[in-house]
Amino acid sequence: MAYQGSLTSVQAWQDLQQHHQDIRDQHMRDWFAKDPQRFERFHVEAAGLTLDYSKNRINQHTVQLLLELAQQRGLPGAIRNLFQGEHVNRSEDRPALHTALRNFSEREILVNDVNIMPEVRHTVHRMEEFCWKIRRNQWRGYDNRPFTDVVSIGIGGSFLGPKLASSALKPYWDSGLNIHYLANIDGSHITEILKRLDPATTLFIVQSKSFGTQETLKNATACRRWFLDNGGSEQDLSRHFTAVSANVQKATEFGIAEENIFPMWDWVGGRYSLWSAMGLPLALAIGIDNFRDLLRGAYAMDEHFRTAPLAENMPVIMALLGLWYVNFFGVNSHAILPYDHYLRSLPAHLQQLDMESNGKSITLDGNQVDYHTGPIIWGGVGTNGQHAFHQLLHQGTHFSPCDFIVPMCSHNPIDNFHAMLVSNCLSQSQALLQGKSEQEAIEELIASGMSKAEALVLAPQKVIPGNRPSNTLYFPKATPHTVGSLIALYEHKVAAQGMLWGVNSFDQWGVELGKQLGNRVLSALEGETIADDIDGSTNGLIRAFHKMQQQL
Ligand SMILES: O=P(O)(O)OC[C@H]1O[C@](O)(CO)[C@@H](O)[C@@H]1O
Repeated sequence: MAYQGSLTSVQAWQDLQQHHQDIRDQHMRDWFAKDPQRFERFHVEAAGLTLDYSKNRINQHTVQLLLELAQQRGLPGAIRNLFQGEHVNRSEDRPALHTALRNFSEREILVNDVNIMPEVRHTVHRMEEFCWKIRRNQWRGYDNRPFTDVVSIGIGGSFLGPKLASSALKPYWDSGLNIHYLANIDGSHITEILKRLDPATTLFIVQSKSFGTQETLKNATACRRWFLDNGGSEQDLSRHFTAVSANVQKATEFGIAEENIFPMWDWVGGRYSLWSAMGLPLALAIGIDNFRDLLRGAYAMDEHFRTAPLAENMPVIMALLGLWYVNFFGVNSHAILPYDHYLRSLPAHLQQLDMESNGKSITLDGNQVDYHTGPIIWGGVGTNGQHAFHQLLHQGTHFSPCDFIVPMCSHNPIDNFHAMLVSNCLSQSQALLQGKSEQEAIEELIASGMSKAEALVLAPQKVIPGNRPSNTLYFPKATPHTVGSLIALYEHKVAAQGMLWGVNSFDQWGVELGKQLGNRVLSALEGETIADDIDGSTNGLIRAFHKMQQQL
């Protein structure tokens, strides 16, 4: 049974504390020197991906203890509960069944005793029809020209996943449609998008599970105004505006024709939206067959996570390694480093996935945790990051475990670009592992012509501690299938960590508070008077807004 008792009272936790004392001063460089089989020992394959986790501060005993921790925390049962549709999102009394959206098996999935699979499949079928009509120019704009542009209006999970997959799969865009993502409530963003578009050839998809999100509704309203002010008529709206939402009533009240609304369900969390009809902008760009391949990749990872023994289970291994650093090394961040231009949006998506899921400090039993939970997720595309923040990774006082993510083949194999890109990726993780000793620095300086005395002074600046952990995730190419399995891998890693930490990875009450306070501050910004119920700092900033607005 999962989630029973405190994590820190589990026997394996105590054993890991002792084990951490035993190995924390050992250097991975020595382990590699002694054990040429380390890569063989510490790598795992699943769903078209390979994870090399040999460059971690672990030995076989560490792995054994981490696996014991997983067993003692009831991880296998918690994974079963997730897939079986238990109400794992307890604070909202819901299951988290994004896996149903990519369930290619014959298994029924029940919500309130009803099999949801027919509705899921029917929705994909509707998406297929819709994509066919738009991509084959059967459904056109109001002056009968084919659509050239699609504007997806949505934020958070209704934006980040579809945006990531769209840029990750750019080589598969074959419809000639331009896809734009409008998320932020910022007059500059909407202006920059709309100024390039022709209303007669633009299709809008309003993506909001709740149809109540301030940014999305404001942007959607502004897009509708722009459409009407620039040649479109009220009668044309239904040709140009579609929606994906669980709130059909609000979407129809907004003016979207009911037949143009694709469903979303409360058993799909916002950050898992990509797999639902929220993936429509992506499907329009790459076609439904490629979209189905993306789902199949995710399904392959689901099946792996659901059935593989813990010791060979890629998401579980990644979850345990993350926990090892957060809870025993006191690490509070984790870097995501894709070495692929097309995967440049991955860090932003994983920030939401991980930090909105496991940025929690109360357990499912309602107790304050006495250990740390989700780390700060950050990162950026290689090699750009090497010329920016990697310095801190190598020599800073903090250490941040890194995930290097790299396709071994490029969609654009020009010259030796890809070998250079991959060599940078591999040598960065190598440098993090081995570092540079003072002796090596001295010898290097002397070899460059420096005197011994000078070398002794300069060498300490050049010492790189090394022993900094990283994973390398690789695959042949960023195809719909591998991108699907990659995203699902992280979803399951995060879920497994939440299960181990005993938190609810599927709610986000902190975000809700920001939304509530945002409304109060907005009325103060738009009003004349100072609000007594707002703190002094915020009031000072509100006064500054009023003053500067008047000066313009
Ligand atoms: O799809 P909606 O309801 O507009 O919500 C957008 C996003 O807001 C959140 O609730 C909070 O950021 C996310 O979980 C969700 O993806």
